[in-house]
Amino acid sequence: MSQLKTMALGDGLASNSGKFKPEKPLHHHHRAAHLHRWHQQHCVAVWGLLAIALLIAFFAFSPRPSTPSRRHLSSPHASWGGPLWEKRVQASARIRPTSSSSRRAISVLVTGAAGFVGSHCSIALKRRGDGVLGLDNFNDYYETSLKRSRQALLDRAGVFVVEGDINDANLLRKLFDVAPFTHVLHLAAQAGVRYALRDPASYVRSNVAGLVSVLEASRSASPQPAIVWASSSSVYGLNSKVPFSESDRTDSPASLYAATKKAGEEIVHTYNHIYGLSITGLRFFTVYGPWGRPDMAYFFFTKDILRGKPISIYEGPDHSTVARDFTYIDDIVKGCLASLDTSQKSTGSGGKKRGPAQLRIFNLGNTSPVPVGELVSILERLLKVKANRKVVKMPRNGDVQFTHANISLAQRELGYHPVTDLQTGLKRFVKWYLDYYSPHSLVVKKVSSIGGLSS
Ligand SMILES: O=C(O)[C@H]1O[C@H](OP(=O)(O)OP(=O)(O)OC[C@H]2O[C@@H](n3ccc(=O)[nH]c3=O)[C@H](O)[C@@H]2O)[C@H](O)[C@@H](O)[C@@H]1O
Repeated sequence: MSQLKTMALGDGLASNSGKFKPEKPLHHHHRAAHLHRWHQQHCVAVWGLLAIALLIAFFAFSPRPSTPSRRHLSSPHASWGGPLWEKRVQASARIRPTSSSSRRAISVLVTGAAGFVGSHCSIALKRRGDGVLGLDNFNDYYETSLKRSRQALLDRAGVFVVEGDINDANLLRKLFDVAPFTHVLHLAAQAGVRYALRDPASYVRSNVAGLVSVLEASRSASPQPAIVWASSSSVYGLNSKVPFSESDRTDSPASLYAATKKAGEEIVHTYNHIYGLSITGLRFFTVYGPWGRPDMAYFFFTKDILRGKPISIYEGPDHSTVARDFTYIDDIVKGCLASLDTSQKSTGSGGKKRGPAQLRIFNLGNTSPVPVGELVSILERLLKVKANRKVVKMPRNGDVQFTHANISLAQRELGYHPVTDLQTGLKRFVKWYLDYYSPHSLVVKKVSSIGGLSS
């Protein structure tokens, strides 16, 4: 290839030189005058070019003031900064004084606040008097209208969601400057195990680089916040010993998603070790419920069953069942809030560790795995529609055959006791789904009912 290229270039040069016609000789005077003019014109041109190059270099390489970064943002609305914006941030992050509670209220920066778990947790925190500021980049991994509806609910509850990316270090620094958060609930992530086959880079960007960006901002913040963040049951990967316990090995991930969450668990260890950040990781087990994620099976099964479209139900080798420890959103919210409440303070200051800091990891599951076929049967009963089932062999797309959480550690340390079985949780989801997607359901109606959100 390169030989061909060289030959072609060589050919071109040879033929050019052959066609080159020298200009006619000029009279000496004319020639001198011409050269002078040429020199003047070219000097202007050279200086002009130099000035343009300097300007480009200045704009390309000079450090920017705190302006919003739009890279990787799907939304054209992202903007932040200014005195009014700062006031909104402070008002949202401010703790509401309550005389009744013995609990010390906290001020939490919630990343991924317009997401499923993020919106539920933000509302729950705000309701009990905590300060909450949301951050979300409103990317279009799934329908942004759903994220906007959640944002409208948050707005009504008094939670301001800043539109920005966790990879925007300037924005994070600004947020910590404006509001002294006591805690960060870091839920922003690229979720979904199967989508990693289509856009692997998005997992590295959000779950690795984004996490580091949040940790960097947190370790430099004064005071340093305590961090609670979302890991995943998928870190147990191809493990066959059930139920999964926090002390089990997690070195055989089945998807890039799982690998980035596992990487996150190692990354937070270093920030705890070096900077004294107090960090709690939560391994969520297939969280479902009202205002959920449309990319998850229970959600798109509901949509497809109602439209009469076929659904693929995965099965394992020798027709064995595929099962999940489906966990209802309200139980997860309780686990998240208990993790925040039991977090100890970070020990670092001025970017330096001043003593050992808390480092925890918990399973937040339901402890009762249900086969996917059974999930579909429950949906059929609730929707009163027969599903068009296609049972297919589980593709090698990142899925694992089963999950099952051992939650004794979370029970002991967090007082975590999930109370919602799949039938009850799906009933609430279906009710919400039918209302939200009903053609008669006005947006106003959708956002006026806060009931479905962590009630
Ligand atoms: O618990 C977790 O850690 C993970 O839970 C879910 O991942 P997953 O459990 O795979 O949830 P779904 O994608 O909703 O799948 C649920 C079940 O349905 C099965 N499935 C999925 C899709 C399909 O077409 N057919 C089918 O039978 C899957 O194999 C799985 O057993 C989330 O999507 C992840 O973001 C999260 O981290």
